[in-house]
Parts: sequence; C-alpha cells; structure tokens
Amino acid sequence: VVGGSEAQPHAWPWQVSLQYRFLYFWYFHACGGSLVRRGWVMTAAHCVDTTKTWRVVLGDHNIYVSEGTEQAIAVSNFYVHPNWNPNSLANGYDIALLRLSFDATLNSYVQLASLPPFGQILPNNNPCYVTGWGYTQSGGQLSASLKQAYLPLVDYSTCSRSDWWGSTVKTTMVCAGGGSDSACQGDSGGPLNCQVNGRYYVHGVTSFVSGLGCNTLRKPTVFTRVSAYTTWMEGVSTCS
Ligand SMILES: CC(C)c1ccc(NC(=O)[C@@H]2CCCN2C(=O)[C@H](CCCC[NH3+])NC(=O)C(F)(F)F)cc1
Repeated sequence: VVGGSEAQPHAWPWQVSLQYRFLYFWYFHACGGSLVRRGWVMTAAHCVDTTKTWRVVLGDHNIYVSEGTEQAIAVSNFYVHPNWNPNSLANGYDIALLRLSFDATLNSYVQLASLPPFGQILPNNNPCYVTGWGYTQSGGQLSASLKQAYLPLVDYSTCSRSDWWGSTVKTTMVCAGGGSDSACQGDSGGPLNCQVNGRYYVHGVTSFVSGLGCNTLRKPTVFTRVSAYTTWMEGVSTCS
C-alpha cells in the first residue's frame, strides 16, 4: 500500500497473508487474501500461477514478529477460475479459492469477510479501503505491519475513459483510488473493503496497478469485482 497509514491491529480480521515456503522452513509473504469460510480463502489467481508450497497466516499484524494471535494453516488445494489466463490480465477472472488443510478458529483476531450480493455495483466515490503488506512505494519493499489506504470507488464509465484504463478495464473489475494512494506489489489478492450501510464488505480482490508505478495518476488500482463471482465461489465451496 502506497500512502495511507498503518492499520489498527486486527481491524480487518479477514485479511490473510499468503506465503510460500523456500529454503526448508522459511516462508515469504507473496500476496494477500480474505477468509470467506473457515476453510476457504479468496485471493487473486495471479498469486498462485506458480506452483509452490503455500500457507495462509491469519490473525497477523506484523508479518515478521510472532504476536501470539496468528494461525498458520497449510493450503491443501486451490481452485483458480476456469477462465483465468495468466497471459491476459486484462481479460479478468483474476480470482481463486484456496482450500485450507483445516478450519480456522474464529475469534477477535480472525473473522469471516462479508461478501456482497451477486451483481451489486457500488456508486462512484463509495468509501473503500485497500489493505495489505505490499510495497509502500513503487519499487520499494513490503510493509512489516498491515497498512490501509482510503481509495474511493471509481465507476466503470470513469475508469474506462481513454486517459484512464481505457479498454483494459472490464465490467467484471472495479477501480478505486487514482490519486496518490494505491495498492502495490504484495497487496495482490487482498481485499478492497467497501462501506455499505455502515458495514464493510469485500467488494474487490486486488489485481493490478500500472506498470509505470503503483500510484500513477488516473491509473487507479484495479480489483476483481467480487459480486461478479459469488455464484462461482458458492459452487466451488459446496462441490469441493
Ligand atoms: C493488462 C495490461 C495492460 C497490464 C496492466 C497492468 C500491469 N501491471 C503490472 O504488471 C504491475 C507491475 C508489477 C506487477 N504489477 C501488477 O499490477 C501486479 C499483477 C501482475 C500480474 C502479472 N504478473 N499486481 C499488483 O502489483 C497489485 F497491485 F495487485 F498488487 C501489467 C499489464
């Protein structure tokens, strides 16, 4: 997250750190994710394009310090959207479900995300926050502590303007920000938390930013629109 501020610890208790194993017993934070069922995590398909040994860490705040609130759970299977094509980020479908090897324990540090109703489209400027441990500057490095940035929603008609994202953005995506704050590498797969009637819903899965820099003007962060995929997710988590 570029800009924004450190999140209050556990203010976003569905946020997960998706990590892969390297050198035996060391794990590295690669992406974010959201706990959607006690045994299921929603993330971006591009996060799991490469076959690795994955685990999710729930209830975390500082990813480099053991605070006693974490639950680390192995990923036992993953279900990438069938239409996802790693070579066509602009086509969308950048969404995947990770099956956990055992159910998370829900408590004040670990809670389920609320998902929007199928097909819901939020209005321009709807208040939203992106959260994650991603780079704090373009070309920078991961944040030790979870960060949040206020990114007002940008409607499709604005986001698809030629001087914004043009035809790169699809209606199955949602844009937010476009100013000095943005997601950045390492925030992929994490939630766009949007306020609707006083409650936060995970309305987006962090997908991409401009290759010219994370917080490029008129290139808002682009998210997979969760409300386009809730039916697919229902099908996977009941049939797998
Ligand atoms: C669709 C096409 C025009 C296009 C649009 C934007 C990009 N952006 C990028 O490639 C920038 C640079 C580093 C990673 N990145 C990204 O946007 C990556 C997704 C890359 C997926 C492919 N490996 N996502 C993120 O960094 C983010 F913001 F989600 F945390 C690349 C291609």
